Amino acid sequence: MPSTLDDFAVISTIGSGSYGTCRKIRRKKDGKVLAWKEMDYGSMTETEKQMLVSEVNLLRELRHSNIVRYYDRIIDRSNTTIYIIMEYCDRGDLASLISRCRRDEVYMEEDFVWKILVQITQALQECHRRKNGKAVLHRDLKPANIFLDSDENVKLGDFGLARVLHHETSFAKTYVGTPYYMSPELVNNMSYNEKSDIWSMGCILYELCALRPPFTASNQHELNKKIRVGDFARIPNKYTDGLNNVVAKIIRVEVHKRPTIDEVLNEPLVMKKRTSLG
Ligand SMILES: CNC(=O)c1c(C)[nH]c(/C=C2\C(=O)Nc3ccc(Cl)cc32)c1C
Repeated sequence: MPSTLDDFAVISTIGSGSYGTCRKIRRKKDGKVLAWKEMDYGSMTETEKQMLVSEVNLLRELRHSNIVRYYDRIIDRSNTTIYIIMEYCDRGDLASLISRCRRDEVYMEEDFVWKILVQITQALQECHRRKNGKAVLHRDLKPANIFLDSDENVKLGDFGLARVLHHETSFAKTYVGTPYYMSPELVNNMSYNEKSDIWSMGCILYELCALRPPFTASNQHELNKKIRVGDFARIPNKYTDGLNNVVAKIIRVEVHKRPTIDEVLNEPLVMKKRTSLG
């Protein structure tokens, strides 16, 4: 039996962006707390609507402890809105956590960074595993798309929807935000691939340590130049050479020198942390 809007009660709004609005909701039949993302598809072309439907269908296939669980979707044609019902992550997103740490001038504990590294990598490994020959690339990995549950487990969100969001439409043109995590190949207008997600992951891990991205600039042109060169400072001295070396290995401009997801997971220190941190 497909869900309807009447099956849920909205508790509060928990996020909003160019994509739409995210709300905390309660499923009436059992009181389970979930979240839904509301997206207005009214300004999308038929092609983009089809892209959205196929992306949502891909979300349905992704089942992993480190990927935000998809539950259902509701399409309300009366207001051209799709409601994508997903797992609630009560510790919010990494972007908010980084902002709080920067405000309070408090660095994150190294073991917490390792835990995030291991779990993001595991989530990407699941997505890059080819399902029916089709890898699910995130395409918009950033701290605002990575969430934490009550046990501080990582939950990757918003998979695949970026392809629709970045598609040339008035809807997508409202896409805001500085692309700090954009890979060199994307800056050079080359094709996006699994290793582009890995570059973005490296930039996110760097920011968890330094509380700022590895590449920053006052405008897109200057940012692109820095990304192409690929030079960045070591993560703060509080962190070990082991963590610094893994992060630096990931943020490599040359795609063929950047590790695959499996190579990251097979790094001796990552394997050790994967065992000890659980
Ligand atoms: C201030 N907002 C928050 O702390 C917050 C909380 C407690 N949860 C979220 C976000 C989500 C959440 O809880 N579940 C989600 C599923 C998919 C997507 Cl794209 C986002 C979410 C947010 C942004």
